[in-house]
Amino acid sequence: MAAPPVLSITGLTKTYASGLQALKPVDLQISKGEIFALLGPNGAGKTTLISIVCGIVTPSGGKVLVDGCDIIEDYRGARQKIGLVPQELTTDAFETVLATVTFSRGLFGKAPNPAHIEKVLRSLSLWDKRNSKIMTLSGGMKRRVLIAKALSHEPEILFLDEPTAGVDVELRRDMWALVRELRDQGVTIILTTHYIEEAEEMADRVGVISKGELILVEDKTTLMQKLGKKQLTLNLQEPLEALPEGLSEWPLELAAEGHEIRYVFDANAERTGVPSLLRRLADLGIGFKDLNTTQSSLEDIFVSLVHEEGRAA
Ligand SMILES: Nc1ncnc2c1ncn2[C@@H]1O[C@H](COP(=O)(O)OP(=O)(O)OP(=O)(O)O)[C@@H](O)[C@H]1O
Repeated sequence: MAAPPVLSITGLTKTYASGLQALKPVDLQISKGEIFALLGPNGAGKTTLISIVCGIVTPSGGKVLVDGCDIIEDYRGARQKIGLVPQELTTDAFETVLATVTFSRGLFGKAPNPAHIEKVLRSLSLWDKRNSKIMTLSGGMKRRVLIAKALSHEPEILFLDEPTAGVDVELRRDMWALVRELRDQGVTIILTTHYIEEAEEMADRVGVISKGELILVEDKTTLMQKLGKKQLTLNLQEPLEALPEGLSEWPLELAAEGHEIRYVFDANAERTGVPSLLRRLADLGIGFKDLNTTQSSLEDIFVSLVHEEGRAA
């Protein structure tokens, strides 16, 4: 990545007073203009990580720089560069949309800028609702208000904590379109999600966190290539002790004590090697009772990573 990191996390740890280690040393660099999805099961440490970066939770160790500002030594500088969209709107029910969003900007010590507030409200289709009280808005509109508040002070990085949890399909699509627009305007986006689909759809890079540990960080396209892999499993009539020489041109694996031949191939390739393999098996007199193919999805990768992690712990 050419761009310098807008967020740099090194050796970040958190142990709560209860003794629970919520973050093992975490290292993560996020480039300007990226959409980064942080995936993880409940209790993995996503909120802890975001809360530390946003200055809500104190880290136990490590260093976090937000666009060059240290979150501890230059708390205000760092916080000003961050917009946080929480999961739920808790206050301001009696305020108007415009007043709430204008007030949010003031909290960050920024001079009033009605033109910016108007731009944000228009981009979120909230301008027509600017004089409505928040309590009169629909759930989807309320979510937009949360985003408007987070954008009111022109942050460099926008954190979205489960932006589409519990929203309907239409609003989810709208949110995705909106996130892309923001990215096009140069905002770096970090979102947490339980939905694999959301990470697949949105992210440039995906990180998987499990039990406080960042167990995978990868470009989405690289992950998608892994998704393009299929596995063919052949259940043999007679078990083999070893793979015969005649099958050496395929990268096969003998499994289930010789009862299975497994072949991983690129499902998107012009020539998968499957038909020729089956012909060769017939030539060699190797019979099979059954065969099946499976495709790994990001979900499988995610589940197996988290599972392995669980076993290792
Ligand atoms: N204030 C706290 N004191 C003690 N333990 C805490 C505190 N906050 C969180 N934890 C624990 O730290 C671990 C990580 O929690 P965290 O909220 O960061 O997970 P998460 O990945 O955001 O989960 P979810 O998807 O459910 O929001 C959990 O085991 C949680 O119980």
